[in-house]
Amino acid sequence: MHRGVGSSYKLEANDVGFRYGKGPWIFRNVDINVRPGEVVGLFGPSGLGKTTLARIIAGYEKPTDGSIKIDNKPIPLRGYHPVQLVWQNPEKAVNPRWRLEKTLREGWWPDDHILADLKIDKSWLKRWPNELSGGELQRFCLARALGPDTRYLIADEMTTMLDAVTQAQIWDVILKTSEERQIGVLAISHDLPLLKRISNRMIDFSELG
Ligand SMILES: Nc1ncnc2c1ncn2[C@@H]1O[C@H](COP(=O)(O)OP(=O)(O)OP(=O)(O)O)[C@@H](O)[C@H]1O
Repeated sequence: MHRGVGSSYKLEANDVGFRYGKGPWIFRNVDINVRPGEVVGLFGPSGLGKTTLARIIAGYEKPTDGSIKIDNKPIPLRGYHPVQLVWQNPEKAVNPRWRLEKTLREGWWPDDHILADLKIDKSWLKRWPNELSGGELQRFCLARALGPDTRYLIADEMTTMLDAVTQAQIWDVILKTSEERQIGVLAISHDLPLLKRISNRMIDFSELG
């Protein structure tokens, strides 16, 4: 089935607003959508709330206003979240007291080709998170995020701290996986040349809301 333009299959944030407690609104009236297999680049000045929006869409925060839907339905509160978020600091995304194998097993076991594509050496899985480099740990976090039930991936400055070669390798894997499995990707970055290279469409956060 083609899940293309005009189809009701999509991830959407509708009229979303957010404030921390009774603090000022970080943003209001934000609408954004990502279709299956589409790569959307999101950029904009620091501090406007891109990361906050990413956390809301991936279910880590509740929107103060508005809603997040997939295929026109709210995302179930329980079970595997179909929107997975990978952010800049992989060391904050894993339990430092668990060997990597245990962290992976908590979710799913990636097939060998994802590990191979991401150049993940299986022997790493016996190690502790602080025994991998930042780039290695980030590839591990990406493998974990690309579970079989993942339908959308949010990459929030995911490759910012990596060298150009590793960055390109990681994006090659994401673009290939997105196409093969029709995973929609929301890529958030200050690196406009990167976004232009990988995205089907780009959105300026300062023009939302
Ligand atoms: N826990 C918190 N309590 C109160 N305010 C917060 C909290 N976390 C973030 N903020 C504020 O929310 C605003 C949006 O932050 P956010 O990280 O979403 O912006 P951003 O657009 O992703 O910025 P950058 O491009 O620098 O990553 C900022 O003004 C930040 O100070």
